[in-house]
Amino acid sequence: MDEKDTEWKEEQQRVDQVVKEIQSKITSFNERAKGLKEKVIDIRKNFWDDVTVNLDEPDDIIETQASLKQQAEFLSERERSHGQVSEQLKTLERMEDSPYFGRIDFAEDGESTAEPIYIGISSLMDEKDEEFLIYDWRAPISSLYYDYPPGHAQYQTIEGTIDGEIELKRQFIIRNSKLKGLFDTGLTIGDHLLQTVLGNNADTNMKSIVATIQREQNQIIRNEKSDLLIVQGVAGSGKTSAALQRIAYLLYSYREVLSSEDIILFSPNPLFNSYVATVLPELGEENMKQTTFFQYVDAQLGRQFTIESPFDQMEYYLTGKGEDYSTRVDGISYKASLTFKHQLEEFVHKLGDEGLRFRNIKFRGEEIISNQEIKSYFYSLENNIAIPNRMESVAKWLLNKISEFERIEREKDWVIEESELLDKEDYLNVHRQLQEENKFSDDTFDDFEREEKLLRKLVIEDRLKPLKQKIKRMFFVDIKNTYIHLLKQSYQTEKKGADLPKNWSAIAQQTIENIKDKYLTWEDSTPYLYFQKMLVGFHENRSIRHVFIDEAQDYSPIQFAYLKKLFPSSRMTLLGDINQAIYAHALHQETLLSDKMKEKHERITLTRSYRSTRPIVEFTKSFMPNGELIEPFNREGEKPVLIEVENTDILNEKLLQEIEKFQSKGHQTVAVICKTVKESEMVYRMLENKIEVKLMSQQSHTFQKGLVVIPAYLAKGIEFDAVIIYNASNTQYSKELERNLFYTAGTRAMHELTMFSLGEPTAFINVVPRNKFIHYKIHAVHKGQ
Ligand SMILES: Nc1ncnc2c1ncn2[C@@H]1O[C@H](COP(=O)(O)OP(=O)(O)OP(=O)(O)O)[C@@H](O)[C@H]1O
Repeated sequence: MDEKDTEWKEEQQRVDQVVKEIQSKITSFNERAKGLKEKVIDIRKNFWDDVTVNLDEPDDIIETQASLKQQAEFLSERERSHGQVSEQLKTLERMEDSPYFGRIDFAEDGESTAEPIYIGISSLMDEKDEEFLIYDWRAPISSLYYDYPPGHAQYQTIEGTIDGEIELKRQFIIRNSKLKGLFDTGLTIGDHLLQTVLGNNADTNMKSIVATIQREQNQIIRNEKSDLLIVQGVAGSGKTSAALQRIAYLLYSYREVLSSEDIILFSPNPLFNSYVATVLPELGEENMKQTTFFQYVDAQLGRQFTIESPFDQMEYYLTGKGEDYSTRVDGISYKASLTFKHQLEEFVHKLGDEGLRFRNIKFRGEEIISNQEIKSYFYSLENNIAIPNRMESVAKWLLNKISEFERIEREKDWVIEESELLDKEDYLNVHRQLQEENKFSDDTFDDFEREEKLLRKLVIEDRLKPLKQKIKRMFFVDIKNTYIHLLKQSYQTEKKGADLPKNWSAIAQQTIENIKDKYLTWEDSTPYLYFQKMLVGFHENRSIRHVFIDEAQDYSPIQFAYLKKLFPSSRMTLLGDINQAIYAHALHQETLLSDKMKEKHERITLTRSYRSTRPIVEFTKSFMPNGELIEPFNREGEKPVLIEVENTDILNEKLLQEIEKFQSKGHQTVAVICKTVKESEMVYRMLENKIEVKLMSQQSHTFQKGLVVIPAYLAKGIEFDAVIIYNASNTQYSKELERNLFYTAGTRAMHELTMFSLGEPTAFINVVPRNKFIHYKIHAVHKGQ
């Protein structure tokens, strides 16, 4: 038996021993879970038996409440414990399958022997709870595994830096409790394991990368000091993966003070939400909050306006035509800018003295407080008080006026008429109330009067409730007309040579028309929201401690400024890729990832691409500016293929053959990526009767294995075994942003990339060296070709 065999045998023996320990823990946890479950059922069943209920005297009521509260707390404490034990059980079951993935033998300075440290998804103690059989990958000592090759190394603990020597660094593949692979690694970690992991089929859910985190990714994951961390990473460099592992790391390191509820991830689309949903649960953590910026904006403004989605804006940008088109495109760019934000701020400043519009307050169709009255009150307040604070005072003043109004209105006839429409429940309440009071009265006439009084009070309170709520939500400020006023006024400013685009009056008029139609374009939504919040207050969210923004290149400066206002005390991690900026506002604006970002930040750059094979990366990087900085991970595969065809019939015929070829090769996720929804729908209709296929739209929330047709901008962040770009012709991809769109589409491919071109291929491909792809021209297709 050679040395390798002995090592293998010894490691398998250790795996067996650890798995045995895990199994015994699973048994005892199962018993605990069972015990807790029985206890929970028992408490629920006999909830009232253990509560002392006595409502005779006020003291008894208080005692009853206390007893109830105690019992409820007891129950929820048991439920919580049961939940925790069930979670731990799930982790243990995962560990039974694959207990760990790494080992380092580390000799601390001053120690003569090295201690083997085994690293897995969670820590495991031995039977006596004395020794670590496995260290959690997030434990301070585990950072050695990711950061250093064998040799001198150090890691940080709360007590300080620990120095020492890594004598061995080993990686394992363990499945079904059996050792399947064992590699001792030198300078670079993970090549063997990475090859294996990356060579697998793409999944419809993202996987965790804990076993093969690379050093530069680890810097993102374990970053402790930055309030604003910016990650510029090329396509497939593991930005999203690093973000999710970072969340898992934070939840582990700050588990006493941080929960998944305190973290929010802004993701590019709903499909992406489901794509990443399993990563944290797989690591034994709960998912963070997740939303898209559009969902957020729509929740804020959706009741007053129809909000255009960013995808519809993109579709417009890619397909729109005519005179209005260039006006709008200029508007998109300007409205994304900080210049526009300053313009809005300046205007709001002026509104402190004059110009605000208010709404009449109406009740049952009649005006009860006029907008002029509100305006006069607002401007009678000290103008050095911030506008939102003055609005608060106006709201209080209005509520007082409503109370006065309520007292008078109560006596009117309609009130008693409406009381007849009250629910039975309301009547019962009135009677109960009367009975309570009746203890002190035996005058029945008086009772009748008092009943009427109570009924009147009830009716008027009920009818005024929505109005009062609206006042509290400051609906009395006419934001819409104030905004329109701003836009109108700005034409005059234009004459004074303000910092506005040349065709501003056309842009502003287009905007006014939309707003009057209760429609907000995507580029107008955030500025409008920002403007609204400057008037009524931002209601900052201080409970969120960490904000993650994925695909950050797609956020405009004004959108980011808004998010900063919203989460003023949160730490932020922005991840994105300048080369994948595909929104029209990115044309003339700095993206969030720009070097010129003024705010204090730390920047980490990822240049290595892991998703695609080397030939695919070599191809896609060739047509990007600064593409030479993109390094492929060394995984071999077929060269990308460009198939130039003369007409749609040939294209469609050949497309089907290509799909079938990929499927017969065992590729489980194959995507036909189109430029727009329009094109996707057309391709889908052509395919649907011939092969099983799904169309992905902005409404899609999950995707399954198989064949999908998808517009490029919805495929962001996602990957497929094989990608077919439906029409990579020069008519489709020629503008600057279309380069990024084309790059985004191509970089979704893990193993194979085919591009069709109807006529002349995009000029972007012209610059790619001929040896980096295979080029066919097809004039006719014969079945079976
Ligand atoms: N260290 C790693 N070990 C194993 N797989 C990795 C590693 N880093 C990245 N990957 C894999 O590479 C692929 C791309 O990762 P990810 O989606 O996180 O990249 P990204 O930078 O967000 O990409 P994009 O910007 O193109 O959407 C995924 O399949 C991911 O699992």
